[in-house]
Amino acid sequence: MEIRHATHPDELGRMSDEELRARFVLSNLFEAGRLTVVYSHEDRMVLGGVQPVPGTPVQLENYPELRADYFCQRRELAVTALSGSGTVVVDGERYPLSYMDALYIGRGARDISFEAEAEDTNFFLSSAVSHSDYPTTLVPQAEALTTETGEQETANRRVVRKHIHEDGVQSSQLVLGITAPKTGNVWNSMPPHTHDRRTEVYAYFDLAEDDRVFHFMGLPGQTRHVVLKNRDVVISPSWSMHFGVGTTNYSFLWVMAGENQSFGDMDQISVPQI
Ligand SMILES: O=C(O)C(=O)C[C@H](O)C(=O)CO
Repeated sequence: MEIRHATHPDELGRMSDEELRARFVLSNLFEAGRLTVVYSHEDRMVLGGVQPVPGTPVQLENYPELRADYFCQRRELAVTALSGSGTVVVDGERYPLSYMDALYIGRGARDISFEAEAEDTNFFLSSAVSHSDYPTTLVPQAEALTTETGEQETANRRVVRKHIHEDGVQSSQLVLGITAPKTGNVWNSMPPHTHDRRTEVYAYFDLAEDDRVFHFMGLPGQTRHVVLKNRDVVISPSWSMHFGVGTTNYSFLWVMAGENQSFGDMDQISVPQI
C-alpha cells in the first residue's frame, strides 16, 4: 500500500509540479482485475480503486501497514460505482451497485469482495478510522439527497447528491456525495471554501479521453493547480481550498473525514480573495 504523508501549507509554494502531483494526485487507481489503495496521513484516509473483470471477483486485502486483523477492524469503508455495475459482497451479503450508487460498510465487516457485471465497472473506495459500529447500508443514486446550486450565467449550475451525511446514512467520519455540473457548466465548488476540520478528496469522472479538469488548491492568495484526467483523484488537506474547472462538464465524487461531519461547516472565500 502506497503511503502519502501529510503536508504543511508552507510546503506548497516550494513544490515543483511533479512534487505536487506526487503528494496530492492519485492517478491509475483503476486497472483491470486489480485493487489499488493509497494510505493518506491527511485524516488517515485510505483511498482506492478497483476495476473487477466480470467473472473474477477481487477480494479486499488486509494490509500490513494497518496493523489490523482485517481491513475494517478499526475502519469504515464507502464503495461507490463511478461506472458500470456489479456487486459488493460483505460477509456473504450481496449488495448490487450501479452507476453513482454508494455502499457504506461499517466497522467490523470482515470479508469484502468486488464483482463486476459489466465491462469497465469502476468502484472507488474511501475509508476512515471509525470508533463506532454503524450498519452496512446501500444508498442508490436515486435515494441520495439531491439539490441544485450555482448559476447557469456563471457556468457553475450543478447537481449535488449527498449519499453519506449527517441527516442520512450514518457513519463515524465519512461524509460522501457526488456533484455534477449541468451541461454547459464547468466550474465546481464556487465560491471556493476551506474547512479546517476536515480533509476532502475529489475523484473526477465522466470525462472523455481528451477532456481535463484544472483543479485548484492552496491557501487564498497562494493557489496551485493540477491538471486531471478521467478518474484521477486529488487530496485536499484541511487548510486547502478545493475547486475546479473543466474543459467540459463532468462528475466528481467528494468525500470528507475529520473533526466533524457538518457539511455546512465551511469558510467561504470570495473570488477576489483567491
Ligand atoms: O460543487 C460543490 O459545491 C461541491 O460539491 C462542494 C463539495 O461538496 C465540497 O467541497 C464540500 O466541502
